[in-house]
Formats: sequence, structure tokens, C-alpha cells
Amino acid sequence: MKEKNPWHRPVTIIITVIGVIAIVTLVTYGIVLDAGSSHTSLYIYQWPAEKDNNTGRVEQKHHCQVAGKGISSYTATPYKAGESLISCLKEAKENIPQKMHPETPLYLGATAGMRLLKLENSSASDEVFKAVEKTLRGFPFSYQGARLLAGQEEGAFGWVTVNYLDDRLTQVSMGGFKYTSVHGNESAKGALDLGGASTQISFVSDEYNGSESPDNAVSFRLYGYDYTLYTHSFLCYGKDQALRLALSGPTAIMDPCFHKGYNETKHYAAVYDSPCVSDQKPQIVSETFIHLGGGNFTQCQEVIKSVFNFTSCRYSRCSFNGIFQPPLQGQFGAFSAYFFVMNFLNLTDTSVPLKTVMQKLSDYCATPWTQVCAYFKHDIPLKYLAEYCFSGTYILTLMMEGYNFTSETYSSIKYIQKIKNSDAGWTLGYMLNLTNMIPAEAPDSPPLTYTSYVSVVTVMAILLFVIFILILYSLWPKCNTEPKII
Ligand SMILES: Nc1nc2c(ncn2[C@@H]2O[C@H](COP(=O)(O)OP(=O)(O)O)[C@@H](O)[C@H]2O)c(=O)[nH]1
Repeated sequence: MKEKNPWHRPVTIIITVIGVIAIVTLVTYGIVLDAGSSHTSLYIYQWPAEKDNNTGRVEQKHHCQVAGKGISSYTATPYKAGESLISCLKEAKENIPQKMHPETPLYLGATAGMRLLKLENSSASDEVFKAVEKTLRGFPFSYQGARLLAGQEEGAFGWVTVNYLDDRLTQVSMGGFKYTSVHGNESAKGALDLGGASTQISFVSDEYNGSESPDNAVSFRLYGYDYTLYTHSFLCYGKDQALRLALSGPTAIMDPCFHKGYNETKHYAAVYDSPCVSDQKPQIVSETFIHLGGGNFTQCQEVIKSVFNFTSCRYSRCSFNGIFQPPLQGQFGAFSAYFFVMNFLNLTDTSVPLKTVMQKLSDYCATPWTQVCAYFKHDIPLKYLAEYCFSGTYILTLMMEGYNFTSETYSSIKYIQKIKNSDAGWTLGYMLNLTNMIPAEAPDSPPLTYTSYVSVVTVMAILLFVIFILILYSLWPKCNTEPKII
């Protein structure tokens, strides 16, 4: 009887090859939820499953924006904070192969919204965290914790993200294949992050080693280079809380930062229910006030300047509110609300002279509300639309007056939303840190992107397949065409 050889079946061969490709192209995933003050976002990251030397490049695979407000707004019904995350977590399940779920780390980091809630009502903040944790544990991922990030961590991880995605932490030396970190401070880019409740500034400066104001220093060794980062997070100076600071006081009801013709009845409670402004609540009997727009950029600048305190500084130099800041150095990436606002205003080009930028913003602020509404109301939510004059003026004032950028150094800022398809923000840096994805010493081989990794592995698999077929062919019993001598 003829012996049955399963390898003779082409289907078996193809399945084997696909299996080999599947095994070697395994991808690792990680999920980070950014529980911000205004909303929560879920990010899925992926990288080649090449665990030994952590040289694979991490990329953002998917982003899901949780419907509704930030988790800190669910104090009356904390379970709803947990429920709000379910649809994005379901999306994450669909976007990650099922067999990878149990080994996919899942993190949640909460920022300034929860920092404020903790200040205001610590037990309410605990309840929200409990509810969120319950939901996260109900999914098949590897839950790694839900925690409040310190402002310093938020700033430092944002800096890591920007410099990692921009390939500024490592550089291939021209002569060879060895990966070396050759630049350090010179190539690093500063990070400016504007959220709803806080804002962060982070950069390396040759004039800062952490000895003056050590609370602002974060030190780490990445790819063989030591960094001492200056970072500060200003609680209450995100754009939503800054708007409350600028509005506070009954005299601010005619508001130069809103367009002429803007006329909204608002509740005092809605403005003053934040620890940023609660002590400034006016003693007024009525519950509401009428918020009227004045549309005047110069006056708006003055109002905004008044929310920064420049009177005292116990260090060699300060930004504002008595906070130390070394001299600005190098290029800066400005993201989150910096980008949303300046992109809407069409003012992201920082090679345009600052004077021109201010003139354009001034013209925009002077545009009547009816005209702005008629033009944009179908594309932009009215809440955002009403605030762009304030937000643009706040951004320029914060940069120029607060952080001491000048009309010359303004061009060192680049407004960014994404770098190589990954959003700029603290989440990627946070995950890189917690998964030890950035080695302290320079690796021997350059990081591969996911696409290059898959390409290399596919080419190798095809080569193996061809070799396999050739060997098989040479061993295959040949049909003897010559006449047989019996
Ligand atoms: N114009 C505009 N503003 C946005 C958008 N998304 C968020 N914002 C606002 O930008 C600010 C910062 O948002 P985000 O970075 O998510 O801050 P967080 O919620 O404090 O983490 C908040 O005031 C948001 O309301 C957007 O798509 N367009």
C-alpha cells in the first residue's frame, strides 16, 4: 500500500506557512484611558511582539472618544462614570484579537478634573474611581489600575511622547547600524499641553539641573542619555478653568472676550462650583447673570493678564504665580487645546509674525456673534464656537506673558495634533514608562515600525516558503519516463 504523506497536500503547506507568519508577526497591544476634565479618551497602542530588547516602535492603533463629560462630573451618580466607558471598551475588544485580550495591559489615568474633585470632595473622588475600576475589571484585558496622575507626571509623560514620536530620543549614527543617543538636550523638544482644567510646560534647559526649585525636576535615563526635565502643571489654568477665573466677579459680565451680540443667561453656581474660583463668588442674591459679549481683543488681553500673578518670585526667575521657570530653550510642540483652538482660528503657522497673528485674532474677536454663528454653526458646537476668541487670546497671553515667549521665540513653537498618526499627549509616554518600553541604555538595533516589522517578517516567511517548496520538489518521487526493464 502506498504510504500517505500529509505534507503532499498543498493546503497543509499553505496553512503551515500562514501559521508561521501569524506566530512571528504577533503584535502586542496596550490600552490607556485618559480621564480628562472635559472628556475621556481611550487609546490602543500596538508594537511588534519582540520582547527581548524593546526596540519595536509603539504606534497608536485606535482612538475612541467616550460620549459625555469627564468622569469627575459624575459625582451624583458615580456608577455612570463607569458605565460611560463601556462603549469604548467594547470597541477595544473588537480592535484587539481575542486571544490577545488577557495579556493586553489596561491603564486609566485621571488628570486635573479629578485633581480638583479630590480637593473639593475626596470621598466623591474615591467613589468615582471605584465605579470606574469596577467597569474596567469587567473586561477581559489585564487591568493595571486606575489612578490620579500628578501634574508633574502629566507634563513629563507628554514630553516623553513628543520626543519619542519625533525620534528625538535616539538618532542613527551615519556610519553604521549602531543606535546611539547623540543629542540629548540639544535635540529634545519642549512640550506645551493645554487641557480643560490644567496646563503643563515641560522642557530641558542647559541652565536647569534641578537644584533650584527641585519640585519642578524630573530626571530619567533614556537610550543611554540622562535628562533632567523642567516641568510644571498649573492647576486651574486649563482653558475651561481659566475662563472661570477671567469671568469671576460681577463686573466681568460685559465680557470683551466674547463676540458682540453674544447674550446668554448663565447660573452663578455653574461658574463658581470649582475650587479654582469658589472663594471669589460674589455676594449676590440672584442665581443667574447675563453674559454679554464686548468683542474687544485688547481689553480681553487685559482681563486675561489679571488672572496671572506677577508680583512675587522667590527664585532667580519665574513664569507666574511665583513658580520658578528656567530660560526657555529649543523648539516646543503645543498640543491638545493649543491645537484645537489655533487650528480653528487658522493661526497654526508660527512663521507668521506674532503681530500679524494678534491682528487676525483681534479681527476675529471683533466679528459680530450673528456673523460667526451664521458661518460656522453647522460645523462647530456652539459652546466651542462662543469661546474661540477667549481661548485664542488666553493661549497667546499665557505664552507671551506667562511663559515669557517673545515675538522672536514664538516661531520655535509648533502646534501639533498628531505625530506619525499618534496623538500628542501624556498617554503614550505613560504606557511606555509602565511597560518599560524605553530602555535606559541605547539598543544595538534601530526601532522598527510595525509596518516595517511586518514587511521584514513577511519577506522572511516567503523566502522560507520558497526554500521549503524547492526542498520538497527535490525530494518528490520523480515520475520515471524511461521504459522499465522488468
Ligand atoms: N475646539 C475644540 N475644543 C476641544 C475639542 N476637544 C476638546 N476640546 C476642549 O479643549 C480643552 C482641552 O481638552 P482636553 O485636552 O481633552 O482636556 P482635558 O479634558 O482636561 O483632558 C477642553 O476645554 C475641551 O473642552 C475639539 O475637538 N475642539
